[in-house]
Amino acid sequence: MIRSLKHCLAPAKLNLFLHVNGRRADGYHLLQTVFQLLDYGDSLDFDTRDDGVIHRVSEVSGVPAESDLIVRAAKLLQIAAAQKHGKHPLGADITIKKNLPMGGGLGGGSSDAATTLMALNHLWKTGFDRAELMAIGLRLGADVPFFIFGQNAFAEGIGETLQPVETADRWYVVIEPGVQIATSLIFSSEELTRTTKLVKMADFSGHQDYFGKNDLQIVATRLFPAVAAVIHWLQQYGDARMTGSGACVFCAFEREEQASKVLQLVPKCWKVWKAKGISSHPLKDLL
Ligand SMILES: C[C@@](CO)(OP(=O)(O)O)[C@H](O)COP(=O)(O)OP(=O)(O)OC[C@H]1O[C@@H](n2ccc(N)nc2=O)[C@H](O)[C@@H]1O
Ligand SMILES: Nc1ncnc2c1ncn2[C@@H]1O[C@H](COP(=O)(O)OP(=O)(O)O)[C@@H](O)[C@H]1O
Repeated sequence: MIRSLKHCLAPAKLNLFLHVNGRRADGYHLLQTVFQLLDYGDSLDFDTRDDGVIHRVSEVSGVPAESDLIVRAAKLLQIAAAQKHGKHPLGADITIKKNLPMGGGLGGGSSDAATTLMALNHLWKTGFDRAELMAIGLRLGADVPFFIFGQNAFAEGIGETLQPVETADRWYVVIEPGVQIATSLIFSSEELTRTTKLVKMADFSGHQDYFGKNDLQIVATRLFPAVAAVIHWLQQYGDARMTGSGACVFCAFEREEQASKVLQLVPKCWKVWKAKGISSHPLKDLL
């Protein structure tokens, strides 16, 4: 029996565009977005335990273990497995190397949760299929189902209605402005435009490099001048925009050398990295 899975990537995502089309009665917003997976992210190790305990081995600054999405994902899977099969005794030691900034709009916490659900479903042999695991993931956050879906996607609803989409091969420069943005702060703003007209997936596929906008960007840049400064700087080199509810800002390049050149020019006050877009999640075939 396999007891461990090591060096599992929890990839970052970018929102290549993000339109807010309305608001549901429960306050959640109706969106249209394209999610792009990157070859850069957090790294997680899983070792199963026989005593049912879920133990986060590493410290994550500012996130107590019981509220960590990794621990919450593992516990939710235990409960779902107990409902499906009767009592489920397995637990896990989970080690995480956090590379993604929190409140960065890169989906770090959601991706950690998705990787946890996929890895432990495999190790514990709990036997949930992709759709079942996505439904469990949605209880943890609107972005989690996308990572379990495992491929670049055109998303609607609150982000959980997904269709696979082909995206162009691109290298991305991602700059971290050094501020942490709470998603709920941006969505609750009075200034947020919630009336962008619906688009079709084919509209994106035709002109993807310059398609659409991020409706959350105006709100985030007003509240966080550091984000505005990064966008202003990176726009010298292309159509720089914010991902998700911020704070990170990205720009796409056709060739790696172009991205590397820009990387070297970025002012030292900002953390920056480059990543390649990937077409599928490295753990996709576990399901
Ligand atoms: C904006 C997006 C775009 O991909 O990503 P991030 O920038 O957070 O990574 C997502 O929609 C975020 O997904 P996620 O980060 O999982 O959000 P959740 O934890 O479910 O929700 C956080 C809060 O954001 C608001 N929220 C989230 C999603 C949505 N469609 N409408 C909302 O109004 C709600 O106020 C909710 O309480
Ligand atoms: N494993 C985790 N990694 C990151 N953040 C987590 C994790 N578990 C819980 N959180 C909480 O989720 C919040 C959002 O983090 P994250 O998903 O990285 O940002 P974003 O939604 O902007 O992409 C953090 O500020 C933190 O309080």
